[in-house]
Amino acid sequence: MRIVFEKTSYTYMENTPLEKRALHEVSTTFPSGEIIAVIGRTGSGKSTLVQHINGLLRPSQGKVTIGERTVDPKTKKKQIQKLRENVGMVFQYPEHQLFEETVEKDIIFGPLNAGTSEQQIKKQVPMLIQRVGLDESLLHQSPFHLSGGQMRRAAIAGVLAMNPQVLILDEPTASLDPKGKQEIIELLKEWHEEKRLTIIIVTHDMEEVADIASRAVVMHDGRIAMEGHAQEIFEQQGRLEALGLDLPPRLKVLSYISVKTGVPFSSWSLSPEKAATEVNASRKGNKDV
Ligand SMILES: Nc1ncnc2c1ncn2[C@@H]1O[C@H](COP(=O)(O)OP(=O)(O)OP(=O)(O)O)[C@@H](O)[C@H]1O
Repeated sequence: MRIVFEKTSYTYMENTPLEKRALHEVSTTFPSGEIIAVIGRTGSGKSTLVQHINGLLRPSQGKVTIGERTVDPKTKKKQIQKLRENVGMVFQYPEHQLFEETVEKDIIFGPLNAGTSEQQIKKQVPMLIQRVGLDESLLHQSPFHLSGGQMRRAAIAGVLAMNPQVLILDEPTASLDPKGKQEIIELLKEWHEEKRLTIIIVTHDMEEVADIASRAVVMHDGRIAMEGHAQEIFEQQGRLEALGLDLPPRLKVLSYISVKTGVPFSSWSLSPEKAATEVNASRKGNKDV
């Protein structure tokens, strides 16, 4: 599903002394079927931007089109409910979206609500919890007795149960250990490969961007400061740094070697394996590295 923002502005607490404009006439397109990373410093408007895609926020001005559906300042609740059947969101704090008595009930809540039979959706639960890496023994526990990482996995399972065409994840790997991070990234990559859905990830983790995203959008002060293929964004190290961001460590190493040797990298490689090959190639070109 393609997502188009057209002059989308959003103001929190409009017409109050605490009014805060968080988006300024944002216009951009997220192509269908891509994995898009939304990056930027804290407070730059990332969460505000993505919350428009599932109608959690409606623009104060302008509009957002998600596939065939449009969200504008006048969009009704009923239309937003319909939109959410296709657009799943995993929140920054997963405890905000878990509310049932048991993990299983939480996972099946969305599809049940959308009209799927309990029998049908329950058949999917073992596959879902296996995919997100949760133990089956947790299914009948309260979601509030889970660890932070387990809660996030349960929240992801509940959203995947809806089989959404657009999946939004706000900081999906924050507070996970390195192995947990890698597992979530691999799950998302595999799900994307199978379903070809559009995935939007808000993240501070530049390694994660390099690992998974095909496109990146850099937010700054409620506006889009940079956008394009992730590789093109990483090629502009100076601009990223001016926006308070940095290259992922492995690309910083490549950048350093490139400057030291004067050997340009014909194209920047985002996978560690390719990066290692490029470092080796540059070492052959210059024995001083
Ligand atoms: N509920 C709210 N009420 C008032 N202002 C808000 C609210 N939520 C966010 N803001 C403000 O809107 C701006 C954008 O916030 P937003 O949460 O979208 O940023 P972000 O880039 O996602 O930040 P972070 O990386 O810290 O999560 C910030 O200045 C923030 O203080």
